[in-house]
Amino acid sequence: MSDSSWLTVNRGDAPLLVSIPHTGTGLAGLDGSFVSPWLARRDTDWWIEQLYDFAGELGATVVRTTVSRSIIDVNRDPSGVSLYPGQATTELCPTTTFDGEALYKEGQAPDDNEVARRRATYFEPYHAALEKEVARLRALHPQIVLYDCHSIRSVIPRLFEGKLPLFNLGTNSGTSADPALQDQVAALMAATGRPSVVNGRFKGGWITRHHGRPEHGVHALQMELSCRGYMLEPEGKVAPSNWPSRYDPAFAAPMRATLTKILETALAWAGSRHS
Ligand SMILES: N=CN[C@@H](CCC(=O)O)C(=O)O
Repeated sequence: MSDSSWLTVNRGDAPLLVSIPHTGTGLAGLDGSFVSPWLARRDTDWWIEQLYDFAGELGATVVRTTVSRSIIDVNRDPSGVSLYPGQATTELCPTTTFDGEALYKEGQAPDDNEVARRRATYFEPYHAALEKEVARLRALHPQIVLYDCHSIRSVIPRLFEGKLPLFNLGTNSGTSADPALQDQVAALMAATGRPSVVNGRFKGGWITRHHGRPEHGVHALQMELSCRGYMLEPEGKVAPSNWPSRYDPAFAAPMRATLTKILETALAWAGSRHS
């Protein structure tokens, strides 16, 4: 394991690289600039590292940052171009929450120099770590899967209508992974009998789009889970008194079982490919 305190890389030798970009709650000493530390952490992908803590046992390599997405979002285009031009989303260094509230106190939002500093300090090392692990695993295997893990509250009217399906697979509209792999994962989601979609509202962010290169043996999948599938998500508005709700392993078990099958299937798919 290599550790630069905020960036962890747990190495395995199987053809599977797991990225966990949004579970960090670290505010890099900037707590006082935000409207509140709770608001700055509210859109964290809560408990995702616990939900996938079996990945290492499968031989996967796991890359994770402990820095909050509110400091810098490693799943955004570093040039600042929106993932979804014309639609609501959050930026590289977000100035709003998913719901559109201001994240920073007046006059405290990062300027261009500060965005460039955060990019050099956190964004670039995260992607350099992914690139290094992609190259290491590709030297061992002709085809590998990069699986980018996410979750989000089930209802966010600014981003999508109604309740989000439980499983949202993104392959950048079919371009970041082999269609056969996409179909196998989609079949496992559908077999749960719970709502699922492929390339719906969440088609894959920068990690999927930038590192997914099926023609070079790198197949990227983004899995966006609705929080209600694995944690006790409040029905109404979330508040400091009810969010984040605690991680209950028994409640999360059915979703975790499906995710285990999905990662095992991705591994079997990659392992069966010889060129
Ligand atoms: N929980 C996080 N969701 C991702 C989704 C990226 C996308 O497909 O739009 C994010 O905001 O980075």
